[in-house]
Amino acid sequence: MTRTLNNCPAPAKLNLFLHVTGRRPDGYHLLQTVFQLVDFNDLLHFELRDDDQIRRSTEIPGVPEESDLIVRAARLLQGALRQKNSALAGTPLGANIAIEKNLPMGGGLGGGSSDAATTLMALNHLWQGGLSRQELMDLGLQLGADVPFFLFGRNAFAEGIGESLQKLDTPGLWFVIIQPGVTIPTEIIFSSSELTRSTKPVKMTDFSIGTKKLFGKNDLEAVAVSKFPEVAEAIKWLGNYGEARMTGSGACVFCAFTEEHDADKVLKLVPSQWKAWKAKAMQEHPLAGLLES
Ligand SMILES: C[C@](O)(CO)[C@H](O)COP(=O)(O)OP(=O)(O)OC[C@H]1O[C@@H](n2ccc(N)nc2=O)[C@H](O)[C@@H]1O
Ligand SMILES: Nc1ncnc2c1ncn2[C@@H]1O[C@H](COP(=O)(O)OP(=O)(O)OP(=O)(O)O)[C@@H](O)[C@H]1O
Repeated sequence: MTRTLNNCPAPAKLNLFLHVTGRRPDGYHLLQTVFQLVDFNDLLHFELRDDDQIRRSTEIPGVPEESDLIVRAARLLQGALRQKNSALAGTPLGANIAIEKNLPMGGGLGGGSSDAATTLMALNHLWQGGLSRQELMDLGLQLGADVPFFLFGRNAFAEGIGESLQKLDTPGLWFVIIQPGVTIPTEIIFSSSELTRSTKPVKMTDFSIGTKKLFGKNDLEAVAVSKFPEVAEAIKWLGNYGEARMTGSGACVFCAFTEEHDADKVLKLVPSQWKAWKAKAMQEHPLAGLLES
């Protein structure tokens, strides 16, 4: 029996566009977005324990163990398996989990959500839980609106609050991503009275590979720009080299390039007060093979 699963990537996502089309009675917003996986990631390491404890062996500054999405994902899966899979009665379902955190927090790159999805995939495998992709996606949605996408494992057109997903092929682009030096809590943007909540819904057939529409507007950007001048400044700077926009609820902004050397050139020019990275579009989650289709 496998006891460890090391070097499990938790990749970032970019929202190539993001429209807010309405609001549910519970306050959550209805969205339409294209999720793009990129090869910029956190790295998680898992080791089985001979008891039922979930232990985090690395600290994430500012994130106490109880609210860490990695620990919460592991506990959620443990509870679901105890309820569903009687074959596991008497088997310890514990793990030590270590993380190398590379993705900026509150960056709109979905880092915490991706960590949670990687945890669900890795522990379902190590604990031999046997949950299907759909079952893990249903569990993941309890942790956050972005989690199901990472479990879906492919680039996608998303609707609902982000959980209704259709596979979408996207171009093999290179991205320059800038962190403008602020952290933006998602709920500040969604709760703003300035937010436009009535963008007309589009159909998935309205856009296809390579069309401009794949890179439409992000409705959350105007709110973020008005509250955080740092975001406006980064969009303005990156906009000198292509179409720059914000991902998710910010703060990171990105620009797409067809050629890697163009991304390299721009990356070298990024002012030193900002952190910046180059990332390549991925078509599939690197752990997709752990789950059946
Ligand atoms: C902005 C996106 O990153 C786009 O991909 C996501 O919609 C946010 O996903 P997330 O970080 O997983 O969000 P959650 O942890 O579920 O929600 C954080 C907060 O954002 C608001 N929220 C989030 C998603 C959504 N569709 N509508 C919302 O209004 C809610 O106030 C919620 O309390
Ligand atoms: N493992 C984790 N990694 C990062 N953040 C975590 C984690 N667990 C809990 N959090 C909390 O979640 C918040 C959002 O973190 P995350 O990195 O997912 O933001 P984000 O990139 O803006 O996400 P999104 O695009 O989904 O809005 C953090 O500020 C932190 O308080």
